[in-house]
Amino acid sequence: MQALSLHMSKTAMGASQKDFESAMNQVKLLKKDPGNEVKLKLYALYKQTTEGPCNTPRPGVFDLINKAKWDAWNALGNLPKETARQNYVDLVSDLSSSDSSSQVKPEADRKQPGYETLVVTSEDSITKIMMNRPAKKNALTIQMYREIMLALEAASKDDSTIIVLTGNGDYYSSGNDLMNFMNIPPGEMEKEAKNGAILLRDFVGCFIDFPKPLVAVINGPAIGISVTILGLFDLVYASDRATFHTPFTHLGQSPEGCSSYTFPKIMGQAKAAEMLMFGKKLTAREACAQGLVTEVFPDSTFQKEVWTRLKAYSKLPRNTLHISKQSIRNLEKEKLHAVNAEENSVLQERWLSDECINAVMSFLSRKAKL
Ligand SMILES: CCCCCCCCCC/C=C\CC(=O)SCCNC(=O)CCNC(=O)[C@H](O)C(C)(C)COP(=O)(O)OP(=O)(O)OC[C@H]1O[C@@H](n2cnc3c(N)ncnc32)[C@H](O)[C@@H]1OP(=O)(O)O
Repeated sequence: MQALSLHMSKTAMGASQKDFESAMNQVKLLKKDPGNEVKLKLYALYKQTTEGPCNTPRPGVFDLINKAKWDAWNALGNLPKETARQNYVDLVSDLSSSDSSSQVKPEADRKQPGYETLVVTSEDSITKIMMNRPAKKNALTIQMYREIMLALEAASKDDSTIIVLTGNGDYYSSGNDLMNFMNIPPGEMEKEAKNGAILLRDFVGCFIDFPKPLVAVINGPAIGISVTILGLFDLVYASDRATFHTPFTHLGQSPEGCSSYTFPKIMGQAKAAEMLMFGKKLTAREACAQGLVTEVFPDSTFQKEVWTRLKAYSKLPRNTLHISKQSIRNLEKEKLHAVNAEENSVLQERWLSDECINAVMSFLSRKAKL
C-alpha cells in the first residue's frame, strides 16, 4: 500500500498542463511494469486531474477491475485538480528514475562468480546453468559434477522461479569425461571406484531432491549421464540437431541417473531396452515421440523460441509452481533414491571390470591416434 500513499509534491512550482502531458507519454515508455497498486494510483490521479472528484456510481460487486479503479479515484476525495496533476507528474518522475536504474545489466555483470567449468547467470527469474567446456564437448569432469551440485544448491535458495541446464557450443554434453578414469595409481582403483560411486550418487541425488522446476535446454547432441538424468527434469526442450545416446554396453558400463527406472516408465520397456542396453541413438524427434523430450524446435530458432517460452513460464505464481513440482516429485522420491543407490553399486563393480577398462583404453588410443 506504500505506493498508494499520497505522494508529496517535490517541486516548488506547480506542474503545468504540458508537464502532465509529457508525464502521460513517459508512462507508456516504462520498461518495468510498476504493478497494479501504482497503476491504480496513476489512474486515480489522472481522473482527478482531468475530471475532478469522483462523480460516477460505484460499479457492481462482480465488476472487480472497475470497482478497484473507482475506489482508488474516490479515495482522493476533494483533492484539488492542480495537486492531483502535480502528484501525477512526481509519481511518473519517480517511476522513470527507478525504471532506468533497473535496466537489464550486460551478461558479464549478471554472471555469478566462483565457477570454472560453468557459466551461471540469473535473469527474468530464471537461473541458467551452462556447462562450459565446448572444446571437450562439455564432457563432465569431477570438478564439473561438483560445480553443478553447488550451482543447484545455490539456485534452490535464490529467488528464481525456474532453473535451466544447458551447454555451450555445439554439444549439450558428451557425458562423463573418460579422462576421469585416467591417472589412477595402481592399487587405488577400488577406492577410486567407491569415491566415484559416492560422487555420482550425490550428483543424481541433487536432481531427485531439487525443489523447483528444472528445464533442460538441449542445444546439441547429448551422451551418457547427460541423457539419463533427463528423466528427472520437468521439461526437456531440444534443438532438432540434438541426439540422445546412452552407449553403456559398448563402454562396459550400466545405466545410471535413475534411468533404469525412469526410462521404462517414460517410453515403455522395449524402447528403454533399445536405448539403455543396445545403445540405440535417438534423434530429437524420436526422443520426443517416446516422451523423453517435451518439444523439438528448429535449430535456427531454437534459442529464441525456448527463451520466449521460459520467460513467460517464469512469470507464473512462483510458490504455486514450486509446490506443484514438489507434490509430483514427493510421490516418487523414496523410490528414486533407492534406484540411485542400486545403480551406483552396480556401476562401481562395472568400473573394475575388464570390459569397462578395455572400452576406456580403446577411446584413449583412438584419441591418441594409436
Ligand atoms: C574409477 C573412477 C570413476 C570415476 C567416475 C566419476 C563419475 C562417473 C559417472 C559415470 C557416469 C556416466 C557414464 C557416461 O556418461 S558414459 C558416456 C561417456 N562418453 C562417451 O563415451 C563419449 C566419448 N566421446 C566421443 O565419442 C566423441 O568425442 C564425440 C563426443 C562423439 C565427439 O566426436 P568428434 O569427433 O566430433 O569430436 P572429438 O574430436 O572426439 O572431441 C573433441 C575433444 O573432446 C574430447 N571429448 C569429447 N567427449 C569426451 C569425453 N566424454 N571424455 C573425454 N574427452 C572427451 C575429445 O577427446 C577431444 O579432445 P582432444 O581435442 O582430442 O583433446
